[in-house]
Amino acid sequence: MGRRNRKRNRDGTNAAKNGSGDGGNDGQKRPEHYEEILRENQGFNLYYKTQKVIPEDEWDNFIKTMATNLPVAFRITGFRAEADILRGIVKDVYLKNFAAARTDDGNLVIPKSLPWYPRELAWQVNLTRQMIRRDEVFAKLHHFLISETVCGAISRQEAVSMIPPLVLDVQPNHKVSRKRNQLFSRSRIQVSVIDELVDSFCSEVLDMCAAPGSKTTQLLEMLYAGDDTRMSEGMVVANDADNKRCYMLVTQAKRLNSPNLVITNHDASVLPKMTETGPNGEKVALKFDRVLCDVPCSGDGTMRKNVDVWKKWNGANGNNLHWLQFRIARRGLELLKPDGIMVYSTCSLNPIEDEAILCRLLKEYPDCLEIIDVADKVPGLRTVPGVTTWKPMSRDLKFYENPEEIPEKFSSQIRAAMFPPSPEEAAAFHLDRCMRILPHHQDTGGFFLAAIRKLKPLRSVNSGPKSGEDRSSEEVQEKEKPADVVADEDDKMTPPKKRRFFGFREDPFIYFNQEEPCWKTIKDFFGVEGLDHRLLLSRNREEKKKNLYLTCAAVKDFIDCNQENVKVINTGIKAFIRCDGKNSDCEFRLAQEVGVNELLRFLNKRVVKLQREDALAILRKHDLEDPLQNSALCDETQEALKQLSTGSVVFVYETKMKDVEKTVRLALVGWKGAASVRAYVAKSDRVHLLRLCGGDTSYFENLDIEAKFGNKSANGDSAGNATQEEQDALKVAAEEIPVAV
Ligand SMILES: C[S@@+](CC[C@H](N)C(=O)[O-])C[C@H]1O[C@@H](n2cnc3c(N)ncnc32)[C@H](O)[C@@H]1O
Repeated sequence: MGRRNRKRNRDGTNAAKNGSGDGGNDGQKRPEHYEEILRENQGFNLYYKTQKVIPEDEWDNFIKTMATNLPVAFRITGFRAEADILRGIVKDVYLKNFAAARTDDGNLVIPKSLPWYPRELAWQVNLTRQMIRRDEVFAKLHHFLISETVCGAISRQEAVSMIPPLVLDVQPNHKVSRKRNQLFSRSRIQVSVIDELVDSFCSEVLDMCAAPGSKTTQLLEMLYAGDDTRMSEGMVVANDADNKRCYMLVTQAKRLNSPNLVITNHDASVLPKMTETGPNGEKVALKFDRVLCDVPCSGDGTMRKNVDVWKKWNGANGNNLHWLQFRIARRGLELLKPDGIMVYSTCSLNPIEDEAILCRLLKEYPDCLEIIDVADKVPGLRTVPGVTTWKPMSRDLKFYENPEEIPEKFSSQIRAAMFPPSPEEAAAFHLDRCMRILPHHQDTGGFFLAAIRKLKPLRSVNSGPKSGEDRSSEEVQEKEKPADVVADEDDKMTPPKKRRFFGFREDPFIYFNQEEPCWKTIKDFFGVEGLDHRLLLSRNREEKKKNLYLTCAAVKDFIDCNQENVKVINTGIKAFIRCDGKNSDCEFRLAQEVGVNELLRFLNKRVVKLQREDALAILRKHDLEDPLQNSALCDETQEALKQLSTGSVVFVYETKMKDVEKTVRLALVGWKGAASVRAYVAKSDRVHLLRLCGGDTSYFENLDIEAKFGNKSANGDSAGNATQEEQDALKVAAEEIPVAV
């Protein structure tokens, strides 16, 4: 999909140079001397001792912890009913057998669930990444984590990285107060299912600097709020300036199976003006209910994992990023709805990248913004409050008390706006509501975050009302003029509307306007009811559609309104795959990798209920060349299959699992042949489903472990015929591409 022209990868940004804060080495090999890098930097010590962001009596503990490797942390992805089962497996199978195991330092290995993360879904084990990769004792856990990460059931994510989405408090229904018919005309879709859905689920969230996307997945999960029995109508727009890193987002998105995600590729500080369909079918400015502003930063909170930051750290890094961070945050606030919340976060402990940005925003937009206290969203998390004083430092390790002291040669690097607020300002700004997480408090990385509520449309003290009227230009735009012709204060940095996009050239996103001929066949074959065909899109203009993708109505409206001026990289879950040449009445089959769970609720035909033994038998039969004969299945299943013509089917196994209150429904896409059946599931999904059914996964695990520790698997392929997508995901999972912070 999409014509990839790597040579033309010019997206007009210098994102990579800006420091992604997550190590930013984009999957390149770590330096050979990675382990030998000296974990010491005198400039760092001087800087942070002076800033006093670490309580003086804790310094020794802090610096000692910073020099140690980071423990392993992971999160069970939360909106699937399966999460509860997987949590049980994590606890009872994979984290139980460490009773006598010890770390390199001789400490006992103790897994613990993160107390501030809901439902015991996030875990930290005091094994380092190095130990878990090296030692066969831990290989089982390692391979479990990798295979579940590949299929999207687990997210390898630093503990501190899980915090911003929690405090952003994304709800499925921020827009519930809007009138039902307004939402109708907005999505321009008026069928019964959408009618019901948009009424109760509609929130729009922007993730400004999203790659590789672990926080994006959390935001998407929160749109469902634990209810996976219906399609969420919310939308997350996940953006990143780095074109290559946007494709890491695509990989993440595929694993999450969400029709609610759009991936865009822009410099977030000049994100274009976006529109949506208003109550009367007109275009209005799109403003978001929630914005996550997880900016590129110097990343000195990640030194326990990205050891090379020790070497690269210098006093100028933070100063150089301040202006970009400020502009990204300001654009985020411009795109936020009044009363909406934006979380600003960095994995840097540096006040110049942290409190100084918030001060600058609060100074520029007095009365429009408020830092809010969000400690109650993460009960049990230990944080220290934001600081109110700090001293900018130049590269040559000199500190400055006020802007007048800055020598000419550093005047472009250290700006007046980087200095701390006056005591009066500090009190009014509530910087104490900012949260800093210190590594030695909970054996984590370092992190900073603050939640800002937008009280009213932004009006800068620097521009002021132009003609004396007491209204912001943002209000003028929203009330009086069509959004697409006005450049107002909020949008003053918006580049011209007509855009020439660089980077990979994506195929277009073409929604079905009318009932396409292929849709009629699909509808009849699968007995589809209640799914509006206008939510389906294809990526080719030809009459003969290839794969069909499904999005929610909010995403459709976003694409319809913005495809011309926003560079969209990806959206939609693969729902139906063309399978010409197969002996079937329908030229499309269902797609397991993303669509089946979303689609199942609409299907009235081709769904075959399985007994556990049948489910296990089908899943174990991993060799597609040698399908399972129908005769191996129970009589009831054989009878159900007899009623069906050859072609795509969904096998469903419903069960009540131990410790899980509700019935869990596991679905796998398959093919019904003349006398046999097969499952069309990727290896990672197969292992995941086997695990959930309580089946034996050792065959697949042994393949991985043997490959890892020397004995190549039978086919010499440790990924066990992994698809390209699986291999990409595997890289993220195995942290060849660094895990997000
Ligand atoms: C700290 S990382 C984000 C991690 C991400 N939120 C997650 O949880 O996986 C910062 C990201 O900002 C991106 N970036 C750098 N400059 C940017 C800009 N001007 N606009 C948007 N994104 C930018 C980098 O490519 C990088 O992916």
